[in-house]
Amino acid sequence: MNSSHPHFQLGNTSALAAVQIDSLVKEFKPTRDFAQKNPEKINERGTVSAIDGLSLTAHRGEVCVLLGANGAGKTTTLACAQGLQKPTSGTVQLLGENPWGASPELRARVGIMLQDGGLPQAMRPIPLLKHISSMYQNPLKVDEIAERLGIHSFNGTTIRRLSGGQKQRVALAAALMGRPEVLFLDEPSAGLDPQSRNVVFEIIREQKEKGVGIILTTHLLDDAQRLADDVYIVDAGTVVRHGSVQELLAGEDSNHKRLTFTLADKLNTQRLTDRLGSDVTLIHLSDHHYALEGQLSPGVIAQLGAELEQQNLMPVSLELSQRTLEDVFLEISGRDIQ
Ligand SMILES: Nc1ncnc2c1ncn2[C@@H]1O[C@H](COP(=O)(O)OP(=O)(O)OP(=O)(O)O)[C@@H](O)[C@H]1O
Repeated sequence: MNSSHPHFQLGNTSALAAVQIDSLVKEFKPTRDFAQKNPEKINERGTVSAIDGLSLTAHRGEVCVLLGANGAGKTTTLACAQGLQKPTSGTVQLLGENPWGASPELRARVGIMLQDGGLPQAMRPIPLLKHISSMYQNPLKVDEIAERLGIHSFNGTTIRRLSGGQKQRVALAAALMGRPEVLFLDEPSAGLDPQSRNVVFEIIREQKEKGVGIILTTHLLDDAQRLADDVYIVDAGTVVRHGSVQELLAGEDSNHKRLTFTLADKLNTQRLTDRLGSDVTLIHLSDHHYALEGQLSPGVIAQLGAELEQQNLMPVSLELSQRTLEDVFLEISGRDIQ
């Protein structure tokens, strides 16, 4: 047994996990205003059900991604795991302890980057980071992390006036300052330009290499595809699918592929469908843009070629691809994640 592997099993596995959540339920008592505006969200007990029996384990040295549409329950799950909200029922363990009413020692081992930044509005970024660093025994060097995240370039501006992406970068630096063992990132790439996004992703990967357990929420499938060791797809407050990106993409049918092609002219779709049979579905995407989905064998590709030859159509483009997480999400929830 390799005891340096984060998954190694001793008696108490939850003490080894960064976060362990079992059958979490979280209901909110709505304000009168909320109830009037969202009558469809109020259940028979007069509450709003945000989390409905959700379980997950986030390991140290791994990136655990909670993927779901707006309102799926990702932020509420994080808030319960961080000890910011008290579960209605179920259990939550953060580094083996109950986070609700956690000791300052436990809090010091955890880094939190909230969705809205949660930063004091009137301060400038670097003085704020210096203030945060003074709370820790062995903090990161403020100048180094500020340099890395390009914070010096907007240090003359108060938090209130920063752009969304700039606030995100300060919030990430703040979350990293105390060299946490667990890092919570709520929508970390929201509002970032592509260059900053790459830097943030690089930092997340480095933290993971150092053995930090990272839990991040996103509704961006590309984030999940690039970062995740483990993905929990969350819908209506519960986990609807769990696995590595590869496992989710393979699904029950690892041969399931998609062939998209664009033609210079209109295709007689009926003739192609008759030729291909029922194992393959032809989808008319737009204008002269089509897709074949299903069990795509070399025989199917040969039949497509033969039919295009018959109809005297030359493809402008032709691309074979695996399913994406977007396809998986669509299959599970019946709707688009965005
Ligand atoms: N304080 C509250 N009072 C009433 N309902 C709430 C409260 N907080 C959250 N909810 C409801 O709980 C559900 C889950 O919300 P949550 O913010 O956890 O979703 P999310 O997946 O993080 O969404 P987003 O991607 O938009 O941040 C939503 O239906 C939301 O309206």
